[in-house]
Formats: sequence, C-alpha cells, structure tokens
Amino acid sequence: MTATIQTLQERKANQEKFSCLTAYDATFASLLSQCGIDVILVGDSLGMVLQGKDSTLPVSMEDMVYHTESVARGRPQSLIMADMPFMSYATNETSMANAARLMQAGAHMVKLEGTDWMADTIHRLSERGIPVCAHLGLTPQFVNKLGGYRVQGRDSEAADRMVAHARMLVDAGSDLVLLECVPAPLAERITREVSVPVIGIGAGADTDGQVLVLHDMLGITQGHRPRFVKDFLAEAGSVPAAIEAYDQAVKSGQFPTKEHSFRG
Ligand SMILES: Nc1nc(=O)c2c([nH]1)NC[C@@H]1CN(c3ccc(C(=O)N[C@@H](CCC(=O)O)C(=O)O)cc3)CN21
Ligand SMILES: CC(C)C(=O)C(=O)O
Ligand SMILES: [Mg+2]
Repeated sequence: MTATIQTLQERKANQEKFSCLTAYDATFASLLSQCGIDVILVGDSLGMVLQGKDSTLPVSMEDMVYHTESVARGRPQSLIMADMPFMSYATNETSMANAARLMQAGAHMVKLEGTDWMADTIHRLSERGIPVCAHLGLTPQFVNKLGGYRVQGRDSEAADRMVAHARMLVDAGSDLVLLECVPAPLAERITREVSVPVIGIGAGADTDGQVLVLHDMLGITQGHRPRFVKDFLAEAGSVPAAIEAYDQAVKSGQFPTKEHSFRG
C-alpha cells in the first residue's frame, strides 16, 4: 500500500508505529519499499555519508534534486521526503522555489530544520500544496550555533520552548514533526501533545515513527557512532534481511531501547 500523510495520520490514531530510513539512490529506494519501510528520507546527511564532507552545510539544491530524482526512479511505494538543504529556505521566496524543485524531482513532502521563525514559510508551503515536516531538537544545519552534535531540550526551559515550537509549527501547517537527539520523556510529551505524527531519531521509543541513516543501520558508517544507532546487518546477515529486521523492530516497539535513547 502506498504511504501518504493520511496513512501515517491513521497509524498515529491507531497507535501503530511506522518506519523511516534514508536512501539516496534508486536501488535502495526500491529495496526499502519492498521491505516495508513507510517513509524514505532523502537526507542532507548525504553530504557526510556519500560526499565525505564534515557537516551537512555544503549540500546544494542541485545535490538534493539529483538524489531525489534517483530515489523517485526506484518507484518506491513509500512516502518520499526530501531535506531542504542549508539556506535553501532562508526567505519565503527562495523557500517556495526550492521546495517546488524538490517536489518536481519526485518528493512528496519536504523537511525543514528550525523553530518558530519557520512558521510563516511552512504556512505558505502548506497552502500551496507542499506538505512539510518540521525538524526540531538537534538540527545539524545549526551545528555552528549549537557548538556540536549535542542532545537538545535537556533543561526544563528548553524543553518547554521545544513543546511550544512544535505546537506552533503544527498550527502553521506542518504535517509531520521530526525530533532528533532529545530526551525520551520530552519526545513522549511532544508526541502526545501534537496532532500530527512525530518521527524520532535518538528521541526514545514513544514517538510515532523512527528514522535512521541507512549506512548507520547497516553498520558501515566510518568514525564516531552516535548512541541511537543500531547495526541491524550484524545479526540479519544480508542487507534486505537487515532492513526487514529494522522495520519489524520499529513496528513491534523493540527498537529503540533505553541504550539507544537519552534520559530526561
Ligand atoms: N551517518 C550519519 N548519521 C546521522 O545520524 C547523521 C549524519 N550522518 N549526518 C547528519 C547528522 C549528524 N547527526 C549526529 C551526529 C552525531 C551525534 C552524536 O554524536 N551525538 C552524541 C550525543 C552527545 C550528547 O550527549 O549530547 C551521542 O553520543 O550520540 C548525533 C547526531 C545526525 N545526522
Ligand atoms: C538524520 C535524519 C533525520 C536527517 O535529517 C538526514 O538524514 O539528513
Ligand atoms: Mg537532514
């Protein structure tokens, strides 16, 4: 069955989990879809994972269009979500034009990193037929402001602010929220308080969906491995079996465990 924002909304209403992984090419897009993955994220993590850059900031619109077109050619049944890269949504005008390019490349929705300042942009995109996922918490495009890839929302003021921002961006028209590296109790609170499905990465077990970077869950990422990563290939023995194991683990609530999560 084809995944849509409506089917994800139904999953949330029925308290059923959904799965998301990144993919950057046609072969993996097709495979992920066959393995049951509901959402494919064409992530700007491709700058680090595919291009070897040390952050996501150098990723261009051209890069994102190229990889979104490649993923779409895999004809997945999954919902295709594309990251808007650094500075591609800095103004309302650039946001409209760049989001349109990603939708025309084959995305079904776009993801933007930020807080309250994105509300007007999200409202305008949504009004024009472009579903938006609001990415909060650890937002890698802000690494130079955040001073590193650190857990966000640890103190009660920061937590309350994140809840308010999530509510505001949903009111503005976001159809999904993504929380990265936030304490599990905060992610649980946001998931309960907003009406739209919430996807987590390093956000505990209580979000509606989970996402990982494909190369991380296959255990082939070089260098530092964040706490929220699990290698599913090690036990599964083949790439398709690893992807199916991840899908099942997310849908049955077996992944993530406390060892992949951050405490309050
Ligand atoms: N391969 C890969 N996987 C990712 O998940 C990912 C990327 N690349 N590139 C873009 C961003 C960067 N991300 C990161 C990178 C590092 C940590 C990390 O090391 N986190 C610490 C938390 C430290 C703390 O306690 O504050 C950790 O130990 O997990 C988290 C997210 C997530 N994204
Ligand atoms: C890590 C996920 C959430 C992401 O934004 C990406 O892969 O770019
Ligand atoms: Mg990203």
